[in-house]
Amino acid sequence: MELGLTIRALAKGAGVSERFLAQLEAGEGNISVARLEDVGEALGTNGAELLASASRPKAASSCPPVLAFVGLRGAGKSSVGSAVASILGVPFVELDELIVREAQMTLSTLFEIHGESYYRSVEREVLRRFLAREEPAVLATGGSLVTDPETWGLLRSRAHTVWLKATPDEHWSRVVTQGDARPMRDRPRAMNELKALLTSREPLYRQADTVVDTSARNPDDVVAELVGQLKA
Ligand SMILES: Nc1ncnc2c1ncn2[C@@H]1O[C@H](COP(=O)(O)OP(=O)(O)O)[C@@H](O)[C@H]1O
Ligand SMILES: O=C(O)C1=C[C@@H](OP(=O)(O)O)[C@@H](O)[C@H](O)C1
Ligand SMILES: [Mg+2]
Repeated sequence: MELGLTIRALAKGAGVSERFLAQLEAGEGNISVARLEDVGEALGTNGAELLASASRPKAASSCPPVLAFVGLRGAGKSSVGSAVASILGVPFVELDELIVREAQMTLSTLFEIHGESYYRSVEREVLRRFLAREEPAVLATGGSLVTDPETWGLLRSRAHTVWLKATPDEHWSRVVTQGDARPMRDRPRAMNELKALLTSREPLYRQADTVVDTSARNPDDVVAELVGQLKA
């Protein structure tokens, strides 16, 4: 129920004290049937409906079981994602690994033989199946998922999406530190390409439910901030 009422306004409307409401909210107080009716009325409902909604599990759509990380290579989708999953006690899944399993070939072979459009169709189908299970998990997606409107729409409608944001320099240095030599092949052009990629994808990444700026931060801080936000 989202009426935007403050505790003070609700207390006034229901004729009870703010302290009493705070105790109730914390599960510490006991409420009489008459008082329940008063609080229900102040909330624009009634006592019976208030009781029913308190014991009803949250609608699946208001609390998606899958937390999905998006962002450019080096954002921290794999490292932050797996740490968050272990703290939350849910499985951690790499979407690219599901794609490799489904296609029965490595990603580079898949791109080489079948091209990007085939990758996109396998990605969409595997994601659809994964989300249909409706089981709690943390998912690290491929950096380019957001470029497919249907797949990105599907993910946003069924998961809580998190963009791990960083500067081009940080993406670059993190990937190089990881020992991925690819960006080094043609240095000046590669850096420009990375900047252009981030600029073109930023409006899409920005559509995520949560945006976490990872710039100049320690990955542990990012993990702690996210877990704190999710538990709040
Ligand atoms: N603030 C930060 N947030 C996330 N990762 C960071 C941060 N600072 C440094 N890193 C490092 O950057 C790398 C991110 O790589 P990874 O998790 O594989 O990214 P992705 O899966 O998005 O490509 C890791 O080695 C991580 O330790
Ligand atoms: O950014 C990209 O264009 C891609 C990033 C890769 O994922 P990571 O971001 O997990 O490396 C992978 O999905 C694919 O090779 C395309
Ligand atoms: Mg990764």
